[in-house]
Amino acid sequence: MQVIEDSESKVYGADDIKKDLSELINKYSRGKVFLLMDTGSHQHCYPKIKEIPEIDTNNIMIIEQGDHHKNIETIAKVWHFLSTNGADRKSLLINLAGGMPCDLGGFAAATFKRGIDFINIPTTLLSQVDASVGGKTGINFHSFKNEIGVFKHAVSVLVCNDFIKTQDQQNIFSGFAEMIKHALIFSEDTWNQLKVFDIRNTNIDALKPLVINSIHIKEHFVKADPTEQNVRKSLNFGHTIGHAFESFAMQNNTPILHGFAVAYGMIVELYLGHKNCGFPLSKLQEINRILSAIYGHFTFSQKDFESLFYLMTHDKKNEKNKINFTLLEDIGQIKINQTCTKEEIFEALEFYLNQ
Ligand SMILES: O=C(O)C(=O)C[C@@H](O)[C@H](O)[C@H](O)COP(=O)(O)O
Repeated sequence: MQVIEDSESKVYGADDIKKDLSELINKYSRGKVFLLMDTGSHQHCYPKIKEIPEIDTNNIMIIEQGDHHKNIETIAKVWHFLSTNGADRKSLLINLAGGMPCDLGGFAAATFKRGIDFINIPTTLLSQVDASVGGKTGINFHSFKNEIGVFKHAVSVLVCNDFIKTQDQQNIFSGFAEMIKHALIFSEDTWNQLKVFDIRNTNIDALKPLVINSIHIKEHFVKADPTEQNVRKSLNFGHTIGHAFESFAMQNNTPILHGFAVAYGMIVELYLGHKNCGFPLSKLQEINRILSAIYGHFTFSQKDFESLFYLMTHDKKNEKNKINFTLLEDIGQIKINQTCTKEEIFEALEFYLNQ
């Protein structure tokens, strides 16, 4: 395996997933080893690591798939499992999973007996480029995204390209949205490279160097500001609106994938960037065209503006009752801590509706 990043979590690219995982377990385990999966990763990814002698099958827990299970009930089940299966402070939890179980499993590990070590093996594109690295762990609460959580880094992250091949196209698109976000906040060059990549007709192996680059971009911001006091807020571009869309869809029992919500959120926030920070209109139109071709259009109407605004009032970046955005002046030129009025937000939502 090769080292991709050496920061708070050591991020490796797998050559031989079984061998590399055994090696990592031997390196990091100081006691019992537990494995957490969701029903999807259990079905599609577990067969690739099955029968590793370091993992006792009695210590395997499977949770339901989907962000609507990223809640207090599921985490209580994980704590209960660890507690009744003899986990102690030296135990190691392995999250073989996409974004939701990485966040939830990381939070379970961070809180169980005040913290045990965990390894993330991200099995989706989204979790490889985003959720598995950076130490944000948590669960949703009362429809608010990641309302409860802590920062705690995985001791290690093992990225394996083969897992992405088990994903359907919608999930690939979802992860690709976070890669687009990374490109837009990082540099014109990265965006120019990504915008010509045909994700609808792609060969997953061709994605590999872009995935590695995306992890480097994420870590660049995380290293500079691990607990999101300032520049890490850049990684939240698209999320103030995106999380509101995602929660709104979940409340209406029409859930959408996280990356889709972020893609829609980026369009609205680019408009806010255009109005408030001078983001060029021609670039906004180009990005809108590219994103809409991949992600389609989010369905809501003017009568939903108030509900969406209410959801934004719980964004974690907010201060003093002001909705806080990360906006762009241009590609790669970030403006953090941009507050926008309700009227400006409604105008941006109106702009989106008219697309
Ligand atoms: O790592 C970060 O920092 C991010 O903001 C990355 C986001 O893409 C990610 O979805 C994150 O979980 C959102 O965090 P939140 O703090 O807005 O809940």
